[in-house]
Amino acid sequence: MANVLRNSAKFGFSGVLSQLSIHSRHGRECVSPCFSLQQRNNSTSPKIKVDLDSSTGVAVLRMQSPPVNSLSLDFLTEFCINLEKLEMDRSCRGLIITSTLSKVFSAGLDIMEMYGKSPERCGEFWKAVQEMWLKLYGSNMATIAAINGSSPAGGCLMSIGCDYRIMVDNPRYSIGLNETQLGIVAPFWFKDTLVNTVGNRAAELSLELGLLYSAPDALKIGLVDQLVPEDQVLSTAQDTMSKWLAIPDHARQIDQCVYIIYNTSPLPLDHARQMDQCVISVCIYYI
Ligand SMILES: CC/C=C\CC/C=C/CC(=O)SCCNC(=O)CCNC(=O)[C@H](O)C(C)(C)COP(=O)(O)OP(=O)(O)OC[C@H]1O[C@@H](n2cnc3c(N)ncnc32)[C@H](O)[C@@H]1OP(=O)(O)O
Repeated sequence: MANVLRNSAKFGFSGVLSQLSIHSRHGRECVSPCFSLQQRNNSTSPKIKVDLDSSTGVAVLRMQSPPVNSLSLDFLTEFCINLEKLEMDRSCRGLIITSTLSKVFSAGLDIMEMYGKSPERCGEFWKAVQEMWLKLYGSNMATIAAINGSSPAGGCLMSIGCDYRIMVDNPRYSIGLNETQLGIVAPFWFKDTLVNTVGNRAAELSLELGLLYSAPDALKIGLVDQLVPEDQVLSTAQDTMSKWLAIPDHARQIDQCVYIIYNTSPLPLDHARQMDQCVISVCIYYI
């Protein structure tokens, strides 16, 4: 029975993802042992450092792109490559995302990517933003954001793409989808992810007013799950992860799969993705 469940989790989950055209089909089940071994190496790329502890199965991904971990095309590409490697590594079951910078988790999309670029480049950039969310939200790993600084806009999206959020208890750090304050509008799938996290009314207020919440206020509306002192954010994330990993992967994944089917935005559907890309590319081009 356990095997049946486990297999239905593997194939059911990836089957659903493939139906939804999520491009990050992970297929842990077909990774060769040799490839898996190679992936156990920790990796450092210029903007991202990954440490995988193969005894716990938990990887810590540190964003290290000063000054503010802005999500440029290069950053997003590195991020997705690292996520894909971990996803393919059978020994990795949990992922913690954090920042090496003081005061900032991520400033969101790199504003320089949205200014004076060709339509082709804008399209490429937006595709990378979509990929980041699809890979994170559709991940087979348990994912925790250890938010050790401010996390506006795209930084907030990255956080709510994770299964659980722990934020440093500092009222000077803020988080939220503040796009309207910048005179732009959060795409529909940002909105859907926020609604899934904080509920309809809070999301509506939050998006229309472009609210940035201090850490304590973010906890009040459920935008983050827990606040901790600065020096405990990573250890708390590790402790919390061990609770998540105490749940059999197949059960958690089936549950997530059901959640995705009933609550996810239509972005994973190819036509919705293309439409979104078109609209945003044109918007960026005319900024
Ligand atoms: C048309 C498009 C339609 C739809 C797209 C909708 C989607 C949008 C999602 C987004 O993510 S848009 C980006 C929104 N991001 C923000 O609003 C964040 C703005 N930044 C901040 O609030 C702050 O910088 C901070 C709280 C993250 C950090 O504050 P602090 O530590 O005081 O640093 P500074 O403000 O002094 O910034 C240092 C340095 O970094 C540059 N920078 C800041 N944010 C970005 C960014 N998003 N992209 C690129 N660069 C950024 C800033 O200009 C400073 O550069 P200097 O050269 O002046 O040092």
